[in-house]
Amino acid sequence: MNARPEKLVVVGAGSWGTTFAKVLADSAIERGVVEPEIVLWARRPEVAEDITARKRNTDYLPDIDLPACLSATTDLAEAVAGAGLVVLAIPAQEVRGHLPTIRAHLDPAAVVVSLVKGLERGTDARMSELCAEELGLPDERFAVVSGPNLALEIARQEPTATVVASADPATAEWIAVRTSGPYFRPYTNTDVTGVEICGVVKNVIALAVGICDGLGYGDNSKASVITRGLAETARLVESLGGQAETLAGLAGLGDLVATCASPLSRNRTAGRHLGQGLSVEEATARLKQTAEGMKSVSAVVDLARRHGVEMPISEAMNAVIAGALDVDTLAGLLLARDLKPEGRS
Ligand SMILES: NC(=O)c1ccc[n+]([C@@H]2O[C@H](COP(=O)([O-])OP(=O)(O)OC[C@H]3O[C@@H](n4cnc5c(N)ncnc54)[C@H](O)[C@@H]3O)[C@@H](O)[C@H]2O)c1
Ligand SMILES: O=P(O)(O)OC[C@H](O)CO
Repeated sequence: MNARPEKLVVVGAGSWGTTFAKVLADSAIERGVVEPEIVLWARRPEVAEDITARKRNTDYLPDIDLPACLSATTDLAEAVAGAGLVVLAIPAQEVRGHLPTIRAHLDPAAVVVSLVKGLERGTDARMSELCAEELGLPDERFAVVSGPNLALEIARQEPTATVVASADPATAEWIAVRTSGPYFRPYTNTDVTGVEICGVVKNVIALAVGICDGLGYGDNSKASVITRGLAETARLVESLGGQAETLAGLAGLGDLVATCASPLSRNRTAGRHLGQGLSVEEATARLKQTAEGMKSVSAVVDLARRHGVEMPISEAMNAVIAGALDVDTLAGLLLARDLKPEGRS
């Protein structure tokens, strides 16, 4: 096999992409790497200029100083060329459109990592499936990084753990070394499907918790939604061949709790706006950033239906986002379902 280059690239200079590039840079500095090459691809020239010239991303992470070794470009081909690690950090619906350029310039030994917590609408594809299909990437060169990872907290260097999942443990370990640092601790596993699905569905559940907030409901309601949300996530994970133990880990329960509890979560915030009576369009406009749950919920429900998996909270969220269900009738609908034993079934 070709040696894997040490240039590390993050595609997407939003809040998580920029923070993840900082994690890579701080890890390299901590490990004593001489002149680390860490590059961000930004869509907008002014964002690239801000990062390269001022070591700031004013639009997405105001007040955060970025490491001196970080640079940015708007040229995707130039960014990807010669990189050993290519990290995808753009919204799920935008990924497919960038893969041909990435494929044309991808080093034959490079690893691709997805930070994306969404499914592609229309195909219901996970990012691992998209990369396999559109990049011709073998499983051992793909990984997903997911966990309780609110970008701003990590950018502020607050201690955080995450999961690096790859079918090949050696690939996961290679990435773990390059992300491990003074405030970021990766754990590895091989359950790519489980980790991806947990990251996607928790955004849908966070919408529901946000709606509870917006309607003025307290912690009992929210804990009920979180717990039953985890149960329906588990059903989908297992039906797709993922592992039950992933649900209890950082990418499962960990991320669900962080997202549903945090005022920093865009998905929970979007739900809160809906609960307060804003329309989907108004809630989207208010956010200005990616709330993957709003975009991916139809694909989650479609995937679940195709696999015969019951996901009542996701179904209800899909109806709300489609404008077919009023938030005021949501609780009554969920509470009126047939009685059954507690558990995943
Ligand atoms: N922010 C977090 O705390 C966090 C944490 C973990 C995972 N994620 C996931 O990471 C992914 C990226 O989220 P983010 O928080 O960085 O989002 P963001 O909204 O902060 O930034 C999105 C980035 O994608 C770019 N973008 C938007 N449309 C694009 C297009 N058509 N082509 C190319 N680029 C485009 C934007 O310019 C921006 O740089 C999402 O899937 C999200 O769920 C986010
Ligand atoms: O801000 P959110 O709702 O997209 O959540 C961010 C992260 O996924 C939390 O791990």
